[in-house]
Amino acid sequence: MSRSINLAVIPGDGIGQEVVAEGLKVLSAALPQETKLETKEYDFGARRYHATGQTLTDQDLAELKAHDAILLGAIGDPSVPSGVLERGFLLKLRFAFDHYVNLRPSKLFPGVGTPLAGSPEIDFVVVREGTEGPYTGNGGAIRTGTPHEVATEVSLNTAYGIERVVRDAYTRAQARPRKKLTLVHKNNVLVHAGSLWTRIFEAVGKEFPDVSTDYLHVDATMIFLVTQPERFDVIVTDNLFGDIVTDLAAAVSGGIGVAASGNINPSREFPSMFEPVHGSAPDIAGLSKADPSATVLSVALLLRHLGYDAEADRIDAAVQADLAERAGKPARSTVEIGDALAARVAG
Ligand SMILES: NC(=O)c1ccc[n+]([C@@H]2O[C@H](COP(=O)([O-])OP(=O)(O)OC[C@H]3O[C@@H](n4cnc5c(N)ncnc54)[C@H](O)[C@@H]3O)[C@@H](O)[C@H]2O)c1
Ligand SMILES: CC(C)[C@H](C(=O)O)[C@@H](O)C(=O)O
Ligand SMILES: [Mg+2]
Repeated sequence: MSRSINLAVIPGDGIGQEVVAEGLKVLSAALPQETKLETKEYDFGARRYHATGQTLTDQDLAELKAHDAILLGAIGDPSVPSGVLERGFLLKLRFAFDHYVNLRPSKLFPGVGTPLAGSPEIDFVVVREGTEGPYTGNGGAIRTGTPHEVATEVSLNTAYGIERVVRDAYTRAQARPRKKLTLVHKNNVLVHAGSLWTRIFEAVGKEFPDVSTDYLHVDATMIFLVTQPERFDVIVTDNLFGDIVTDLAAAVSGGIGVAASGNINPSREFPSMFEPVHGSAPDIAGLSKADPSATVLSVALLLRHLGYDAEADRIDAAVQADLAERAGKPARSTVEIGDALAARVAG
């Protein structure tokens, strides 16, 4: 474990600014005194784009690379055309730093509300592929603006890219008590990519005989996430399916305000980036209504990644206790929740 953390902080747009401030507060409260935390804040997002036209330059990437990890709030703003920051900043960064494991845990803590009937046991992890699929920008449009316009967005799936994320998912499943891995795809229709994913999933599975496996089409996965979420332990899936699955997973397990994620580069050649699953939420930005818990739980993932397991455990426990206390109480502001979490973590 390192005795210092050199952290790049990217609050970004909308509620990103609000939730990252609380995430940093809790991080400082959790770290042992002897650990030196150095942070450098970057102004990526809409303001910088409007001021300079830049989203993420080679120089930015070189600077970010020198950090141990990155904490991101969210990017995206109604004043910027859709896709400019999402592709030009967020996906560019995930691809440049080879964040091929997009890790998104879902856990329904005791006492936390869910739209589902009863009190289902929800405790699973989605391993979303982070560098391929329909996200690579492999497409184009012709006859734009005419009635005969044609647009493509071709999904890229490489054996190399699938095998490494599938192996990561098996390894995570093997380390969990239930040791179960579900492949989610749509191999009845997307037969080319689906066949490649399925064959690699089966071949790599031979190295993990103690992990039980199953397969679900992504549409049926939507059913089971609502009717039988307890059937899931680890899910591995492609980039787009993983994006969709994890918003629903968040909605059934405490809400989007508590869903954390890590964009991991397992080889550690590049810094990994931790961020809430949610976006910049323009509808509540500036109102101090955003729940910072997703960012705080992302800080716990960050600490675990850097080897600070005890500190990460303390943060997880603080969020769990805070959520359990919420029922029937008036809603608190972003800062109030952050303060309460920092106080709990500090002990
Ligand atoms: N990682 C990211 O930076 C990221 C992720 C998703 C979306 N985005 C971008 O964010 C912008 C808005 O996207 P969107 O509206 O589809 O998704 P969103 O996640 O920002 O918001 C969806 C809904 O969830 C609510 N919500 C989100 N986070 C919350 C929180 N912490 N506490 C309470 N409520 C919360 C919002 O108020 C909104 O009603 C878009 O520009 C999109 O591209 C960025
Ligand atoms: C903003 C967008 C590029 C991003 C994604 O699709 O990965 C977001 O929805 C997420 O889930 O992190
Ligand atoms: Mg998403």
